Amino acid sequence: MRVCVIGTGYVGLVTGACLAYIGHDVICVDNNEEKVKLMKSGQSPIHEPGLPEILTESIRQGKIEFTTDIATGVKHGEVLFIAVGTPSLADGRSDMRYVEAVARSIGESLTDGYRVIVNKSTVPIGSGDWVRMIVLDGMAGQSNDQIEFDVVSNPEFLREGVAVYDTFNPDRIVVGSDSDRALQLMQELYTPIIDRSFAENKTLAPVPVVVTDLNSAEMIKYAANAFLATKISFVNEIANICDRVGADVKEVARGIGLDSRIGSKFLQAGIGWGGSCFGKDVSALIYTAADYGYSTEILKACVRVNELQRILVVEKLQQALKILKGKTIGLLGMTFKPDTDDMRDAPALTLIDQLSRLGARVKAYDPLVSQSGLRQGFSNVIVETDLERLADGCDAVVLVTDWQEFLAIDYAKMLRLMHHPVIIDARNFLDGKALKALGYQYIGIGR
Ligand SMILES: NC(=O)C1=CN([C@@H]2O[C@H](COP(=O)(O)OP(=O)(O)OC[C@H]3O[C@@H](n4cnc5c(N)ncnc54)[C@H](O)[C@@H]3O)[C@@H](O)[C@H]2O)C=CC1
Ligand SMILES: O=C(O)[C@H]1O[C@H](OP(=O)(O)OP(=O)(O)OC[C@H]2O[C@@H](n3ccc(=O)[nH]c3=O)[C@H](O)[C@@H]2O)[C@H](O)[C@@H](O)[C@@H]1O
Repeated sequence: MRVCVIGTGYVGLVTGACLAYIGHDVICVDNNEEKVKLMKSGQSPIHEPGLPEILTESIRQGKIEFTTDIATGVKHGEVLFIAVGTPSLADGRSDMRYVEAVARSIGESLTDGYRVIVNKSTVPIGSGDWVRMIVLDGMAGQSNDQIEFDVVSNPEFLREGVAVYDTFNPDRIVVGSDSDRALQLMQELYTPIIDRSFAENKTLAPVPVVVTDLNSAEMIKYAANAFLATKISFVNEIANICDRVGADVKEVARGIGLDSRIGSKFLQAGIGWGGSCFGKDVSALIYTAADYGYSTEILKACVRVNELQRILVVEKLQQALKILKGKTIGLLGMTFKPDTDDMRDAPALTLIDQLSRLGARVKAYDPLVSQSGLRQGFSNVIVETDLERLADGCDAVVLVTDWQEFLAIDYAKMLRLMHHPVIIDARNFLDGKALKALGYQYIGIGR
């Protein structure tokens, strides 16, 4: 099928590349010329494992093209994906200006024939109908009754760092629409994924497709992210009680996670959730509910617990070192999670702010950020290029991101370079016993 994806960020580019890889003819549109130039040369502007390979292969097969011209993409696609950002405004609402601009341009560019306009961006409930209105607005002046379209909600559930895997192996596909014609095309589009032709395990049952109305599809996306964020805040609250009563939250998570009603995923206590979506989506849902006069007590607590969890790490440093003014703190990891270059709402940024406000000198090392052009872009932190430079003279080291390679650090050597032997494991990721045996004062979260 002919597909156009508008917005080539973490979602748009992965979606476009994966759809091309499974055989569709894809044009990706972005208004960032630099990005388009890079992608045309076969390079990915984001770090996502597996993406360069499928991108290269899809380009080689002539299945994917890139342009800044939305009209070219709209003319080409039977299915038009909107995958631009919907960041938070200062009050917590979603900033819909990018979706609006794209919907209007789609309206202006539509040519004869039938199109399915798919909202893949995470958008407030009711946006499907609003997008339809903006597209019609964009079409104003065109008196062409050969143009037909439907708007569909097809929220995305991929995780950064495993986005390609998630796209080929989704837990479910959600499609919201009241048009059988649109649903039929969506089913056709996703058939190779639904029937697991590209899955890691091809013997699994077909991917469940949840066909529903527009509003429910949009709500499913918010409810999923809100639930996952709440699950993490819940386990962090349990960790804080564990800290006080002398229990180990890792043991507790293991014990409750084996209950199939609870499940073991998203029970890793630590510095709290970050990233571009949990914070903005929970805020947007709180805001939507408030619009309807409903106060979301659980969701507000979920956000508050997460804010406190980041500060807890600073408090643990204060307990260990007392005065932080003049002390040197080294951060292991900067990105909001491993295997991504994404720094949006990364807990490390809160630590850098808080620690520098308290007069500490902050250094950081991150496997991706330290080696890329990104390292120049930060204030109040020295981004070191290797671990030895990071450890040198540190009064404490904080593990902020659970990068696999941090398990293989020579911690004995690191200790010799440090000024004080304090290590805060803000992800409960390291072997505390082994570190204590080396002479570290090891401090985890809730253990
Ligand atoms: N990042 C993630 O893991 C996930 C994100 N989402 C949702 O997907 C949406 C996109 O998120 P990301 O991919 O992270 O955003 P992003 O910020 O990485 O990418 C957005 C892209 O859209 C482009 N863009 C903006 N305005 C444009 C326009 N008028 N025409 C063409 N291109 C334009 C930007 O240049 C950028 O490349 C958001 O609504 C987000 O909530 C959903 C699931 C996962
Ligand atoms: O809407 C989105 O953008 C996406 O948001 C999350 O994906 P993502 O933010 O990429 O990453 P996660 O793996 O969910 O991690 C989010 C944050 O929670 C933290 N986390 C995760 C799991 C856990 O047990 N504990 C914990 O603190 C991570 O370190 C990270 O900071 C969801 O998992 C995706 O399904 C969703 O599509």
